[in-house]
Amino acid sequence: MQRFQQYIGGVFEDGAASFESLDPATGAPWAVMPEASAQDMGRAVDAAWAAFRGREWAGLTASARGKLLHRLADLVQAAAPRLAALETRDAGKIIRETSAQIAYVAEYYRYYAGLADKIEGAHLPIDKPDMEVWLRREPIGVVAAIVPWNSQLFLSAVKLGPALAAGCTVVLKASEDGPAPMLEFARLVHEAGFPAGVVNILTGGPAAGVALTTHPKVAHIAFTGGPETARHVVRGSAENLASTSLELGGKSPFIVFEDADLDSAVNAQISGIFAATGQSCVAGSRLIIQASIKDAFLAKLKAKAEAIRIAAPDQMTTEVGPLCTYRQRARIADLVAQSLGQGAKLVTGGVVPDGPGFYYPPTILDCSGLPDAAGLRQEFFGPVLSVISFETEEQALALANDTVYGLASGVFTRSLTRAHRMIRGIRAGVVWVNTYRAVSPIAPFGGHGLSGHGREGGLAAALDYTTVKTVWLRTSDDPIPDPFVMR
Ligand SMILES: NC(=O)C1=CN([C@@H]2O[C@H](COP(=O)(O)OP(=O)(O)OC[C@H]3O[C@@H](n4cnc5c(N)ncnc54)[C@H](O)[C@@H]3O)[C@@H](O)[C@H]2O)C=CC1
Ligand SMILES: CN(C=O)/C=C(\CC(=O)O)C(=O)O
Repeated sequence: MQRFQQYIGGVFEDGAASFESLDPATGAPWAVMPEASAQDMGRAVDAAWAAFRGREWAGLTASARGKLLHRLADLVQAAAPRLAALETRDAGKIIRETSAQIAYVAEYYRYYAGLADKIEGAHLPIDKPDMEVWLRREPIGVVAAIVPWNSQLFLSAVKLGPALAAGCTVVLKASEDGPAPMLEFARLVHEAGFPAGVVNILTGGPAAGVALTTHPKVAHIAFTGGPETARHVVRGSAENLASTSLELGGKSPFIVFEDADLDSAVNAQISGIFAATGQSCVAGSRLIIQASIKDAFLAKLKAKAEAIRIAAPDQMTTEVGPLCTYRQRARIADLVAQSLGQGAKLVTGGVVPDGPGFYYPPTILDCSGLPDAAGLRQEFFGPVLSVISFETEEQALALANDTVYGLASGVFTRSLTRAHRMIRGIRAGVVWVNTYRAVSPIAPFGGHGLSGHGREGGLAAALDYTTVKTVWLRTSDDPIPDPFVMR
């Protein structure tokens, strides 16, 4: 079995303990991962803290940090096929997507490389004649970055890129499910020449996460995962009073009006819910469809869903692979059964296949007339689409916003005016119009409500990793007047 190591203070080492990682395509163990103990996490934070204050990193200009990030981007691009193969093997995500997504991850590092020396302070037109006052944007300190199993390289790039550009140091906890690509990525960080301790990469479960997020030297926690875990993270941050950015789940509405290009909308819906085997935070998992086109749309969707090639994730022709874990498949099967028990109708799928691996078929549940069915309320994080119909635009908007989440949304219509009304009305961090699941380092991403707070990607994300220092400089040579009065 292949063995992986954790990366602390510029050194690769075995963890305090280890665990076996399962290949989701077969269910069999294929690699041994280092499991970080609370003590390992403590050492990693200490290394990050020392690096944060050390001359080798703190003494670099912002442009020099940008050059290191550029080097990392080049290395990620060159290693993309190797990293993609590892992510596919360890997390089960299809190679067709990991190859494309990881090559694009390099663009996130490039974007933040370019941004490093554009994070500016400000000069204030202060209301006192003998003072110069300006703001310095300084790195916030040690960042705890925590990612879930899906798209670990992507979800860590949106944290590491801005954190390093801003001058922070990072301890990244990869998910205990599918950590191989992150541990391999540590070798690229090392090769790029980041000073020891600037980036530390470990893996482990909740205990490791708690040790990291409660550590007194952590200043900011950048978390992606489920809302329940986020609550633990926020409670943990009561210990160190670290700031948080939370990218959580979703139950994103995918709204199709009768005037839409239906074939295009069908394709977008397929990509919105069945790509990545539905393990996407932005999955368009609630199809909100105008009643007049429901039957025609569902007929097209069903035909396409049933034609999807379900096979081993390392084949380029595969369209839907296994789920990442057995646990995840069991959860999805339970939620489907619960929805059917509540009266939802099975349009297609819904049967756990025999055989090895954690496969689950593309599934469509018609939940029309059942607004409280599990299918419309709970995030499945798998290839299950729940459908509900509407008559009027007002109803479509009300259904779209009838959720505790607020991450992404899609609107399909040829009417420009209606598109604008929907854009204004939908409560979500992202609205895609006549497209779905498009991302870019230039475009901020994040949610409302139980989908979290803070934004990743874009210029503003880098500011989350900075703190403002206000500097007052007195320009008068006269002695300070009356010491008992505020200046
Ligand atoms: N908004 C976004 O950008 C994305 C959100 N997600 C969300 O992630 C979830 C699926 O991923 P899971 O791995 O099941 O999420 P999860 O919340 O169970 O785990 C996420 C990470 O948190 C760690 N963790 C667990 N307990 C912890 C604790 N007490 N303190 C600190 N860290 C802890 C885990 O080890 C893992 O690394 C879904 O809800 C999904 O919507 C996934 C991808 C993107
Ligand atoms: C988070 N995201 C966009 O910024 C979209 C993703 C990543 C993810 O869910 O892990 C996706 O659709 O795969």
